[in-house]
Amino acid sequence: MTLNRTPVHVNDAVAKLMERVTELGTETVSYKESYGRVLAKDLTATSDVPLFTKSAMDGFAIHSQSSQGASGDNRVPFKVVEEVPAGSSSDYVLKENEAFRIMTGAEIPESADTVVMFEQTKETEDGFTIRRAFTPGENIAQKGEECKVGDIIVEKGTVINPGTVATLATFGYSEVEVFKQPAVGVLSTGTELLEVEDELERGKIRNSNTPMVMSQLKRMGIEGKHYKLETDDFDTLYTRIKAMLDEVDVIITTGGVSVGDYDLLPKIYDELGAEVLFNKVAMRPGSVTTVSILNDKLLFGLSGNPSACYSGFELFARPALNLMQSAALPFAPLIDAVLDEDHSKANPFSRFIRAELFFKEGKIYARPSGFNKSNAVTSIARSNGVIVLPGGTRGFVKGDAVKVMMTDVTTGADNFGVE
Ligand SMILES: Nc1nc2c(c(=O)[nH]1)N[C@H]1C(S)=C(S)[C@@H](COP(=O)(O)OP(=O)(O)OC[C@H]3O[C@@H](n4cnc5c(N)ncnc54)[C@H](O)[C@@H]3O)O[C@H]1N2
Ligand code: MOO
Ligand SMILES: [Mg+2]
Repeated sequence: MTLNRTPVHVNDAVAKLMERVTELGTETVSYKESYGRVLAKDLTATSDVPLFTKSAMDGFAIHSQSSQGASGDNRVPFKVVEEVPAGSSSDYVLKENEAFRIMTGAEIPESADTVVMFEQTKETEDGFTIRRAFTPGENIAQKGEECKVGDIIVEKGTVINPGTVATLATFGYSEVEVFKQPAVGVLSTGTELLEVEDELERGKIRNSNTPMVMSQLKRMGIEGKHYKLETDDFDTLYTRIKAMLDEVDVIITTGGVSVGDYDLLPKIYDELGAEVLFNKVAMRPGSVTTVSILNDKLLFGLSGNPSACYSGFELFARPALNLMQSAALPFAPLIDAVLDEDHSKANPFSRFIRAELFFKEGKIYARPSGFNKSNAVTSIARSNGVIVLPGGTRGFVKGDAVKVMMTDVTTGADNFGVE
């Protein structure tokens, strides 16, 4: 195995990876299971919304003509002839100065054209009086004012959000066509690793990467497949990964990807005959992040160091998994923020710093969320974004403008955008 690797710019690495993503096709799911999935067809309105002209307030439906001339000194009386609660309607034809008692959401009978709110009336024995004239359409939601049958409401490629689910329900789509989600297997490697439940032993640490990556998948709406820890033994690891290739579309491993004696992933990719897309990225942390491909299946070799592992997932796995689902906006958005703390280190390579974003006086600020090294784990816990410092820059000082990757949001962007 060669120990010399050629670093590629993170943009080029991402581009190279995205080029090789295979989209997975579509399937039909219940609207109840659709949240977070990517819409495979434009969602079109099957009816007007509102479906019928309805009252927007609780009160009385009248014909506006009967209210003409009303004033504080000349209150106009109305007689209530019928009640129209939501869910019903009436074909009764109002005569002059007659009114329906009507509730929010009820269909406006054809002989009425405006609604007087309860608060705008004074009660009488058989009805009410009003003190001003009403114009047609007051307190009424018109049929089709929001959208018309056939309108495209949400476009193909959009991630289904709670509002999309409400829209599916509104139009009676009990099922919806979505893009298939990749089956993703997660495997951590390392003889030094213990399970979460285990007692600590000398020289050993608990495996935090598998649960972290499983949660990063979950944040994207993907239920990953958790594989049990493996020691750094070539045969067991090779056999395990070969078996995983039959079970999942994507394999995410953590650890064993650098140049150490027990870093076996490079040798495994070689033995499998996988094509290595890149194995060194000009970035910190996560420079050893390796992505390979075998029969259109992507193998993400994330670094074992937790912060590097985290960044490797967000930068590479996340957009690729989104694109496999044909998401129109697969990348995490980058926003402008004000750096809230000096960062004196120079940045020969692109630097990704787990950060706390906060909002003050209408501005977004970002500060590193703690100990900032590749092996850090606790700073990830306090982060809700990642500060992106371009390669070839000197230190930054408090108050400088920086870009921040919004890792915690579900809204996407159409490009990677890192300089
Ligand atoms: N001679 C060189 N050595 C190293 C280089 C290099 O370029 N030349 N790169 C360094 C960098 S940068 C990184 S990052 C690490 C990457 O190492 P690996 O991806 O091979 O990961 P491991 O060696 O397996 O582990 C590294 C570190 O992380 C801990 N770890 C591993 N798995 C987990 C886990 N599931 N949960 C928590 N912590 C984990 C492990 O104990 C090690 O401390 O290589 C440098 N070396
Ligand atoms: O890959 Mo290492 O995380 O650059 O420190
Ligand atoms: Mg190693």
